[in-house]
Amino acid sequence: MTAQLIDGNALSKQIRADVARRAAALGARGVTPGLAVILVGDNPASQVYVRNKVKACQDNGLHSVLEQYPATLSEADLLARVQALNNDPAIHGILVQLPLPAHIDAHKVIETISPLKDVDGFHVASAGALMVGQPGFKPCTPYGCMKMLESIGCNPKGKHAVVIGRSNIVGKPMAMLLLQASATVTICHSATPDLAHHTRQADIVVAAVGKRNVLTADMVKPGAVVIDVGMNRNDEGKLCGDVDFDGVSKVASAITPVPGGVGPMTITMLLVNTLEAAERAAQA
Ligand SMILES: Nc1nc2c(c(=O)[nH]1)N[C@@H](CN(C=O)c1ccc(C(=O)N[C@@H](CCC(=O)O)C(=O)O)cc1)CN2
Ligand SMILES: [Mg+2]
Repeated sequence: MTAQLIDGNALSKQIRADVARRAAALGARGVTPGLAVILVGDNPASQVYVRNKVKACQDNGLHSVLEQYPATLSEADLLARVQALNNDPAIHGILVQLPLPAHIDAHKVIETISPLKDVDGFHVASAGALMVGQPGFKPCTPYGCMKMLESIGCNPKGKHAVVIGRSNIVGKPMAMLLLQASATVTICHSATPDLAHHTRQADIVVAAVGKRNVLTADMVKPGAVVIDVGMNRNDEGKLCGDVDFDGVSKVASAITPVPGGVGPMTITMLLVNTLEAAERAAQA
């Protein structure tokens, strides 16, 4: 059996076209959705991601502002910039690219972003809203994973979903979204004694650990849907996920590739959240 490929680039293209249509409709009412992206330091990967976010805005009719600061920026100065953007009516979404330099408390920075502009969905208020099913922004990566499931007609209701990883930005919100969609959810992590015991029972597996070959073919139930959130480098320096793609794609019914899977969807859902922030602001 060869699994169906869930193409994040193709799905992104469809969703971004819809974002562009809705942005144009808002524009006709005099509102251009605006995203502020803050990058502190010179992490090369972060530089690529923020550039891609700005370009995605440009390509789809969103206004964006990129603020780049040296790694020596003080926490107080960063907090002041976030506050200024909270008060800027042309900006509907604010994101601070992670990771931040060690001298800056990322929690403090995220908690300073207005929940109304928290398009990354990382604020405690956004996490709480997700937990209790209230309106709020969903973190982009797990939101994108849910869209990928939907794109292949995989409804989590009544299914057993296993999430590997318990980070605040992927594992935990992913589990909440699957639970909200009426899946039975198991969260596994580094202290789970027999990971394969859990993954073998799963109809849906989401791997979000950041370690190669966390999920191999022998750990997957035939026909399961596998979503790979990992981004790692193999021995040849090639980008790969957490899943042994070649092996698992012979067992699973559907699988996301790395690259070209969850990654592009993360940026796409950022556009969706920014557009929604602007739509809400226009209604208010
Ligand atoms: N403030 C935030 N910081 C970080 C987030 C985030 O959502 N908000 N997530 C990651 C980085 N990230 C976005 O910021 C991100 C990572 C990877 C991709 C992506 O498209 N990956 C490509 C491959 C890219 C490559 O070749 O290196 C893919 O998977 O196809 C998009 C966004 C941490 N920080
Ligand atoms: Mg984790």
